[in-house]
Amino acid sequence: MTTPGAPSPETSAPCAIEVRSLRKIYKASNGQPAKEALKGIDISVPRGSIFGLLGPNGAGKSTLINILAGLVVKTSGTATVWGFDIDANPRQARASIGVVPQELNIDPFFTPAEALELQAGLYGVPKRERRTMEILRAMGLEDKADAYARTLSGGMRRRLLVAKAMVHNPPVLVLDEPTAGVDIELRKQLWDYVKQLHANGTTIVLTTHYLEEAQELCDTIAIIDKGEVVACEPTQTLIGRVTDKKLIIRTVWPVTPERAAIEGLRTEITPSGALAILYNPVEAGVMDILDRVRASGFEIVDISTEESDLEDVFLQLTGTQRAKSA
Ligand SMILES: Nc1ncnc2c1ncn2[C@@H]1O[C@H](COP(=O)(O)OP(=O)(O)OP(=O)(O)O)[C@@H](O)[C@H]1O
Repeated sequence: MTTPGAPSPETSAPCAIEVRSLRKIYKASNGQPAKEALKGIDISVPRGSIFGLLGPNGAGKSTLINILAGLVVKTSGTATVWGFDIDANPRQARASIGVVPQELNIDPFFTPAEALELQAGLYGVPKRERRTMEILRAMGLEDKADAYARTLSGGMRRRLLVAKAMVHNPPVLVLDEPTAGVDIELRKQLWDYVKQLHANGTTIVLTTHYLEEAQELCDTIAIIDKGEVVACEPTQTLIGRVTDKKLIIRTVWPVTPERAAIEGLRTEITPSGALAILYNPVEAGVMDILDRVRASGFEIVDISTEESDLEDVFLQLTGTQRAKSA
């Protein structure tokens, strides 16, 4: 595929997406109260990255994506896509982003080639600049170019959605839960295509329920919870937190929240009432931790350790359990 970047960047901003103090309040309607879906968030997506946007259901991910794509009107704050402000340069901003939606909403009566031509028309791509067959080939759909969409398998439909999002050659591609309900083989295939697009210069923003997937693919991860960014770090840094181990200490007396607060230690109380201590084995030794626990007046009965993973970080930051990939 050709290198993306249809519109020239208006500024020399190094970010593919830059969001500052972005707020969205959905007005009350149909008896539902008003909802503040985004509470003034800041996010910078570096150009050329594969950026993971994670968060529990209802965190505000789709709201953010829809604001960037020009489908939802923000309440306040600023957002730029590829250097184009969504208020000052809405057309260029929209032309700079392609969104692969969550739902498999494909018109069953169009062939993939027709669907791409139609989409290109919607984006005002001149006929001589259209790359319908090139995109279908890249998505492994060349031999289905003239088949009715209703005859396509689920995986093929998913790839057709990616193809549709690419017709205007946007430098930024957003994939909203692209592998939800997709089997492992198709998921792998889809990621191969995404990696290929990335290698050709497209910045990828991905929301996924599968933390392992985000961990493997993304170089930076933002975690959104209840309309706020609770973490935005290079994946390796986030995984640095993940390498934390957990020391579970059973004590003679019940652990109360007041007693669990031990200076210099990250502590929590487990559901069974034990004292859990998160520690990085590179930075802290178990013996030192145990000394501190004893010095705080605990009488230790039993000790065990647990490995943490991204799941734990997510749980720690959002209080929500996530689906693990198969
Ligand atoms: N059109 C709307 N009107 C009112 N409230 C809305 C609307 N769209 C979303 N919301 C609410 O805003 C909050 C954020 O929703 P959003 O769809 O952005 O979350 P999400 O992180 O994409 O969730 P999911 O992972 O389930 O797709 C939710 O509480 C949701 O109910």
